[in-house]
Amino acid sequence: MLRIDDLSVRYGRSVKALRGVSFEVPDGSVTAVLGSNGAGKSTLLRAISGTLGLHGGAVIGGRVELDGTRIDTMNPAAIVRLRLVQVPEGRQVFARMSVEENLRAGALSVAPKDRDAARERVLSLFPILGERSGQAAGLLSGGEQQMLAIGRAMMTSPTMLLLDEPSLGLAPQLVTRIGSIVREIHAQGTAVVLVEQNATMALAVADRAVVLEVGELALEGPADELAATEDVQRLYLGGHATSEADADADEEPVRERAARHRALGVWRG
Ligand SMILES: Nc1ncnc2c1ncn2[C@@H]1O[C@H](COP(=O)(O)OP(=O)(O)OP(=O)(O)O)[C@@H](O)[C@H]1O
Repeated sequence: MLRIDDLSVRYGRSVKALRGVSFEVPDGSVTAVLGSNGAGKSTLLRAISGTLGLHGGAVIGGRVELDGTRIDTMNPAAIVRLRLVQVPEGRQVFARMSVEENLRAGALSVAPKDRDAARERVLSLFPILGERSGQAAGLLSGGEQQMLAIGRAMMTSPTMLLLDEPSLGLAPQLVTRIGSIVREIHAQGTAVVLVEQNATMALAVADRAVVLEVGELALEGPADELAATEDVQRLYLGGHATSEADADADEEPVRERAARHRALGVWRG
């Protein structure tokens, strides 16, 4: 269980990016984090993964706990050893290294005897990475690079994975694929915190969701309940509170949304 308790974060002297944020991520759940640009979503993930300092930020109040252990005072490597791993925004693969070398780099903190099994698990999740193992990572497509970034993080067999905008800039079909991958990762027993601009995908795969607004927690609850609220519909799903009648009516955003949810196999409308 991950517990965010009254967390406040600042960059430099002036920018207060998070203010008094509290919520919990239960073991084995998928929690979506929604919010507009600049709401503090990436900051939240950095505070959890211990990487705030790399960006000139610091926790100035509250705490983050993983299974009762305070982690906001730990360095990123110690947090990875607790099997909590972040995939940062922007598919940060090692472009000149091969796919195989990228995966091996992800396993540096893994005991050598466990590396082959981790690699097999990752390749069964992403068969394309096996097919491209000798290719330079920088020559992969955007979607493949995102899979490599997630695959590299999965080499540590994390119990909790933090994903920052994995669908950013990807074609709709690939966004659907990323949604399925999150489900598969979850089904294998890894909890996921999913930051997404694509609220439709995120709410479709998540069981819980939080909404950040200008650094504060605005909403929290079961993903399907949040998806049905007027505010989330209007601000993040491009429509209004849905019903069968809406889906049948001439409401393009609602119809598109229904189609995307169906594609993910989770339409609840
Ligand atoms: N390295 C940094 N130095 C200074 N300010 C920062 C830094 N990173 C983020 N901020 C500021 O902190 C606030 C929260 O930014 P953050 O990137 O966490 O938001 P976000 O919700 O992830 O936005 P986006 O969806 O655009 O990535 C913003 O005001 C942003 O300008």
